Amino acid sequence: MSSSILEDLAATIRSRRSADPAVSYTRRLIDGAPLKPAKKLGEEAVETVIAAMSESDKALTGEAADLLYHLLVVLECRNIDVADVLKELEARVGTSGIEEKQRRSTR
Ligand SMILES: N=c1c2ncn([C@@H]3O[C@H](COP(=O)(O)OP(=O)(O)OP(=O)(O)O)[C@@H](O)[C@H]3O)c2ncn1[C@@H]1O[C@H](COP(=O)(O)O)[C@@H](O)[C@H]1O
Repeated sequence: MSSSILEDLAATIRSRRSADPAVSYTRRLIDGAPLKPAKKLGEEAVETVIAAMSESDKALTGEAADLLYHLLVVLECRNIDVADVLKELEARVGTSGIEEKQRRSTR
């Protein structure tokens, strides 16, 4: 799979494990795991929903970026590689939503 900005950002987030919490927001989130990053992810999800319902495209784009960043932090805190998430998405390409539903029911 080709490298992507998500993988680059995930690598930056991983590198922040050893950063100074005084200068790294990511390190402060990681230090508060699992609750703090999970709570922030929830907040960002709600802000994204609100933007989707009632704000501008620009606002929604910004909230979506915040959401993806916080999701990557949560994945890092659980030692889940974003490449595995991307592979999961890739495996779904070309299948219908209904096929995906059936696949999940047989897991
Ligand atoms: N992509 C992001 C990113 N997106 C959002 N945020 C931060 O997420 C927070 C968003 O939360 P809110 O909107 O609720 O704002 P807030 O009230 O300031 O947040 P809180 O104090 O409540 O946590 C802001 O503080 C943003 O700065 C991010 N912080 C970091 N990154 C990336 O992570 C890299 C490493 O960052 P540091 O760890 O800070 O060096 C950066 O170079 C960026 O590439």
